[in-house]
Amino acid sequence: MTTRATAETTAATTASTASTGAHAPSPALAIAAHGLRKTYGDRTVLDGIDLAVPGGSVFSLLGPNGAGKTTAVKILSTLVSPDPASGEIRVGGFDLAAEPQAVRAAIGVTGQFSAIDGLLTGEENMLLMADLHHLPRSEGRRAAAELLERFDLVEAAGKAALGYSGGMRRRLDIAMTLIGRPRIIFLDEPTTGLDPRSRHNMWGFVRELVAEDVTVFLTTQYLEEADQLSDRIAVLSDGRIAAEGSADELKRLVPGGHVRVRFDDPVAYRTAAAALREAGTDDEALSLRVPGDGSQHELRSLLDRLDSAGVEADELTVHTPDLDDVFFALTGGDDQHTTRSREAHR
Ligand SMILES: Nc1ncnc2c1ncn2[C@@H]1O[C@H](COP(=O)(O)OP(=O)(O)OP(=O)(O)O)[C@@H](O)[C@H]1O
Repeated sequence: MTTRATAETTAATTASTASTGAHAPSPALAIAAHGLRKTYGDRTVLDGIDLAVPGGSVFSLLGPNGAGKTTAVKILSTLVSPDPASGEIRVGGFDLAAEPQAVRAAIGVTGQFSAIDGLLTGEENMLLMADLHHLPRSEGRRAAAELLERFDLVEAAGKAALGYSGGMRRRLDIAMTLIGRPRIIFLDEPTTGLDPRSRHNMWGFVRELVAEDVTVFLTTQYLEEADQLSDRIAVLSDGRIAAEGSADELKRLVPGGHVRVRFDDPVAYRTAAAALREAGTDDEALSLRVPGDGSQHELRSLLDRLDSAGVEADELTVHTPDLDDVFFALTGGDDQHTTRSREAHR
């Protein structure tokens, strides 16, 4: 989970990341869905959700167990039909209903429905995939070798995939997906059950994909994962998008944010405490805790008030709530439920 330490940034750093963003999204939408609906019997899983994912960005669909994340991925990747009452859905610029083949050619899907054949070796799985994509034999061999190398599977390439660890299977799964050179890739809970090292490696692969202008649609129950990787995050709850935005935007939605103002000089500290009456005080650390969202407007006003009081802070730190706070506030989720579902995936 995101530690307080990483959530704490100086005001200057926060201002600069907020203005530049993680990636400059290309203008075209890789995925655009309007009023996406899906019901199973009398259970409404998706209740008319809108999605807009710019090309070359990472979009995370976050939600508790059973929220409908996999259903959304299955629909967008043509594996399951949306309800007829849904609005227009376009993936890779193609209409999902009218041109499903073109959509399939533009995308790659990995996740809970992996295509790996455990009886074949890693290399054989790759070559089979190359055949399915109608790559000429020599090109298929070259692409397979390249991807096996990139995903650190060269040593395991000659062994049956049945014996692979969870992390190796995920890597092989992604490598197999990439052999078709998809422009859009769906990663359904790509790191569930992986150890921290494998999870960080997987994040590295996702970042590499985005650097190559691939669009990544990610589902996850791990808030830190969404926080680390995503340009935009949508929180799915009760079949609807409860909130959408960058990780920073979402964090500003829940209370708990504050600015910590610290002084070296006790006199300056006391003067500031008198000027900022709403602030919580920490006499030992000579620091004040001023409630707020850390926005530019609030920071400017805070600095103006310190100026008027004739004091200068030695340290100014913006504390934003982390994504856990947002997730539980928006989904009304109970922690245990999510933890249980993670255990079940292991
Ligand atoms: N083929 C199906 N028939 C009936 N109900 C289904 C079907 N597929 C999914 N559901 C139901 O739809 C709901 C959403 O399932 P989905 O797998 O999309 O959730 P999820 O958010 O991906 O959950 P998880 O995090 O556990 O993977 C669940 O209640 C599930 O039981």
